Amino acid sequence: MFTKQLSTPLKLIKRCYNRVTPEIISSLKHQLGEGQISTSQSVREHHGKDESSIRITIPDVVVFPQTTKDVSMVLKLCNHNEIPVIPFGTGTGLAGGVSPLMSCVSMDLTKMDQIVDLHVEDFDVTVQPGVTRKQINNYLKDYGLMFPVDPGADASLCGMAATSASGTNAVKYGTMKSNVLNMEVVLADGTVIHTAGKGRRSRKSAAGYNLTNLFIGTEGTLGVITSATLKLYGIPEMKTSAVCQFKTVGGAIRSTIEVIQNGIDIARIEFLDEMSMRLCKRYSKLDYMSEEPTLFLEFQGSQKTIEDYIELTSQITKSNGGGEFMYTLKQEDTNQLWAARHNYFYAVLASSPNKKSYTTDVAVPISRLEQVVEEAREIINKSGFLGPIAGHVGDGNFHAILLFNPADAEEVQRCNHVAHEISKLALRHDGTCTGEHGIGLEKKLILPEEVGMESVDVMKKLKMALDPKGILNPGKLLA
Ligand SMILES: Cc1cc2c(cc1C)N(C[C@H](O)[C@H](O)[C@H](O)COP(=O)(O)OP(=O)(O)OC[C@H]1O[C@@H](n3cnc4c(N)ncnc43)[C@H](O)[C@@H]1O)c1[nH]c(=O)[nH]c(=O)c1N2
Ligand SMILES: CCCCCCC(=O)C(=O)O
Ligand SMILES: [Mn+2]
Repeated sequence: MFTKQLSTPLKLIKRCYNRVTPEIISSLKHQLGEGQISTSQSVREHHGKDESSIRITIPDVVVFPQTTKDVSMVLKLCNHNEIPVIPFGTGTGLAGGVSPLMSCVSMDLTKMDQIVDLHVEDFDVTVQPGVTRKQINNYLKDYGLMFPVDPGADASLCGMAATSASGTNAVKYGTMKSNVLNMEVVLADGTVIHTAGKGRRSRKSAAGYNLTNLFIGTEGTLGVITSATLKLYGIPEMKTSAVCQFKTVGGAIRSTIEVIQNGIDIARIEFLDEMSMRLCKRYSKLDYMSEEPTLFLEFQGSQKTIEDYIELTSQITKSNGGGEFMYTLKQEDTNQLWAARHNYFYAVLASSPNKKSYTTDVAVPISRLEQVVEEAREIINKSGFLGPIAGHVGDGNFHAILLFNPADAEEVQRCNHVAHEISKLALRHDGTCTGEHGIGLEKKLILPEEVGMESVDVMKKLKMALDPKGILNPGKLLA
C-alpha cells in the first residue's frame, strides 16, 4: 500500500527537493512572526503523520497561521516558489492525508481556534479551522444545541470537512457533506473565497455551482479551509441507548437492514463482531457483555417515540435471533457504551502493540450489506489476518482493522492485497472504497475503478485550474 502508491512524478519530487531554503524560512518568520513557525525535529515529526500507519518523511518546516491573511500570505509565497503545502488539522486522519512525500511546508491550523459566530435562532455556527468537534459541542450545550457529526477522534471540524467525515450519528444526521452551509477557503495562489458567498448561511441555495460541497472531501488538495458555517440541531429531549447481542453476524446485520428499511428513525446503530467485542470488553471494561456479534443502538426524541422505536426494534432483533434487548436510561451507562465504541480503534491497536494497522472503510447499499460483510470476512479469514469488523452499519459502512508486521514485506503486501480485495468487493456491490476516511495515499489506485477515468479526469482538470503548480498536498487523492 505504500510502495505502489508513491507514484508522485519524480519530476515533482525533484522540483520540490529542498525548496524550503533558509531564505524561505526567514521570509516566513518575517511575515508570520517568530512564534508562528517551527523547524524543530519533534514538531516536524508530529506533523509528518496521522493515525494511519503511513510514515514517509517529515515537513521541512511547520507554520502556525493565526489569521486567514496569514494563510493567504504563506500560500502566496509557497505558490510563487512552487513549495508544497500540507494543511494539518488535528492529525487524526486514517488515510495518510497529512504525510509529506517530499520537501514541504506543513500548515498547522490549530491556532485559528475561534468560534466566530453563533446564530441560535437559525441553528448555525461559524468556526475557524482549529475548533474541534468536542470543543464546539461543549460550547453549544448551554444553548441546547449540538453538532452531530462525531468521528471517534476529537477532530478539527474543518479537517472533518476536508475528509468528508462521518461518525455514529450519521445514520440520523448525515455526514459533513450535509451539514456545512458555507466555507471560507484560501486557494493555492492566496485568493480567499467564500463558497456560498461571504456571510451566507441560508439552509438552501440554488445560486450557481455548489462550491461548498465541491471543497468538502478534497483533503487539502484544492484549498485550505479557514472557516466553516455548520448546521446545528437541538439537543434531543431524551436519548436511550441499547445493546443487543446475536449468535450470528448475519442476525445482527439483517436486523440493521430491517430497522433501516422499516423507516425507524434510529439515531445510531453500530455493529461489532465477536472479535471486536472481545477487544472492546477488555479495553473499555464492558464486563456485562459477551463476546458475540453485537449492535450498539441509540434512540432519540420524546419518551413515547423512543418507547415505540424500542418495541419495533426489539421485535426485529428477536426475529433475527437476537438475545435480550438491553436498554438503559442511565447517562453513565450510555457514556460508557459510546466511549467504548469511539475508542474501539485504540482497543484493537492495544491488542497488538508491535503491529501496525490498516483500516478498511467500505460502504455499500444497505440491501447488499449482509453479503458484503460475509464475503469480507471470508477474504480476511483466507488471508490469515485476524481482522475484527465493526462500524456504521446503518449507513452500510463498516471497517475491518488489519494488523500487520511493518518489517515483514510479505505481510505488508498481503495486507495491501486484502484491503484492495475488500474495496473491489464493495465496488462489485455498487458501493465505495471509502465511506468516510477519504482516499489520501492508500486508495488512489482504486479511485479510477470506482468513479471512472472520465471522472478522475474532471477531478484533475479542477486540480489544474485551482492549483496549477500542484503545491497543495501533492500526491494525495489523485494518482
Ligand atoms: C479513534 C479514531 C476514530 C475515528 C477516526 C480517527 C481516529 C483516530 N476517524 C478519522 C479522522 O478523525 C477523520 O478523518 C477526521 O476528519 C480528520 O480530521 P483532522 O482534523 O484530524 O484532519 P488531519 O489533520 O488528519 O487531516 C486530514 C486531511 O484533511 C486535510 N486538512 C485538514 N485540515 C484542513 C483544512 N483546514 N483545510 C483543508 N484541508 C485540511 C489534511 O491535509 C489531510 O489531507 C474517523 N473518521 C470518520 O469519518 N468517521 C469516524 O467514525 C472516525 N473515527
Ligand atoms: C471501527 C473500526 C475503527 C476504524 C477507525 C476509526 C473509525 O472510523 C471508527 O468508526 O471507529
Ligand atoms: Mn468509522
